[in-house]
Amino acid sequence: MTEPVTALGAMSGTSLDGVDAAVLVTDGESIASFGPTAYRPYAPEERAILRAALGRWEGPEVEAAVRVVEVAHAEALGPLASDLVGFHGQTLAHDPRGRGTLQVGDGDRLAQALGRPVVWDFRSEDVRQGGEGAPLAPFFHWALARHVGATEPLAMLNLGGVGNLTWIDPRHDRPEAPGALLAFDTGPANAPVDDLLLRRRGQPRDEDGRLAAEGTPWADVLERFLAHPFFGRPPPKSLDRDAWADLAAAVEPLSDADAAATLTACAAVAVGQGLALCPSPPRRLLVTGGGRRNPALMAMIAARADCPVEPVESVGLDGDMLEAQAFAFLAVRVRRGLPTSAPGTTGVARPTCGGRIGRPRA
Ligand SMILES: Nc1ncnc2c1ncn2[C@@H]1O[C@H](COP(=O)(O)OP(=O)(O)OP(=O)(O)O)[C@@H](O)[C@H]1O
Ligand SMILES: CC(=O)N[C@H]1[C@@H]2OC[C@@H](O2)[C@@H](O)[C@@H]1O[C@H](C)C(=O)O
Repeated sequence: MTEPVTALGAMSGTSLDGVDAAVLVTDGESIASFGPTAYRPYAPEERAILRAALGRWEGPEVEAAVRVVEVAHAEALGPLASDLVGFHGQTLAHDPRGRGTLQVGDGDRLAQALGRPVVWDFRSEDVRQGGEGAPLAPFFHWALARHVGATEPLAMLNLGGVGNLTWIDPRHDRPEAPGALLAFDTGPANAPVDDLLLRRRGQPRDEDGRLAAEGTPWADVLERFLAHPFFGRPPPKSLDRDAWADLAAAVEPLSDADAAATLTACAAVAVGQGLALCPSPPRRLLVTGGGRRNPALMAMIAARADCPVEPVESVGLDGDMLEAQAFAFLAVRVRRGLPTSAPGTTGVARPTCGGRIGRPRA
């Protein structure tokens, strides 16, 4: 192992719930140890500002979102000591084959506020090189698989606002090695259900999947959902949070419970489609992200998988902080000039090192 450094990663995900922050001691290849974590939720009015900026590339809504993101990150990260910071920012819009990908705030300003180097803008270079710019956690998934001693192919599934799946062959000693990783977004995960609960009941989510468990998924909506061209595309592939805006209209006539059950089933069938794309059947499916706390969703996924489906806690990992740890890991890789994506993870032409480094002025 090269000399490890103490890196602090921060993720503000598509669920718009808050900022996750986590310390990781790593050389960017293997994991020496996991450090302290913090969570800074967005207040309802901050969440509304972020929501209003979704899908926008510029303008006053975006400027307001930038301020919210920078303030929340300075508060979340300030108390956690580190040698450097990996700052993902908040994705507002993602259209890699069109306008690009937009994560706000500004890492140079955050470096100034924190007095530490900040690695940021992780996705743009990958997009410039022809990649999807997402998902980026897969290189970290590879390191985790090796850290927990996996010896056979396995898969990791993140259930955030959007879902993403990584198939990992841990026998490869570099994540960019051809055949080590295949990764892609599966489809919408929690975002459509969160949006439904907010619209109909003023609640941020379907707590423990209780509403979905009371309802029945509507087969015709699922059928139309699966007819979306996204499912015909070969991996790697990625999604914008609101790529499935018409799902909301499709469940509008349904009862609250049936609508929640149907949207939850959409997330699960999308994962099922994803599992079928893996180069070989994974021995186990380790689930991270908030959706692993939703028993209705987990049961629907387990029904579509040919292997055990377990939260990452079953191998001693922290499913709330895994993405924040990923950006700590990637920050160290950027500082060392190591690749952060590869043809198998984003479809980029060749292994690519993304990210810029903001440094505090003396
Ligand atoms: N107890 C629970 N019951 C049901 N759903 C839950 C529960 N806890 C978390 N969730 C879901 O998980 C979501 C948050 O997940 P997470 O923090 O992994 O998303 P994110 O990181 O913002 O998204 P992404 O990975 O797409 O960027 C919530 O919005 C909610 O839908
Ligand atoms: C463009 C963007 O922000 N994508 C997110 C989103 O949330 C989940 C999924 O879609 C994944 O592609 C990605 O996040 C994780 C952290 C990633 O890059 O691996």
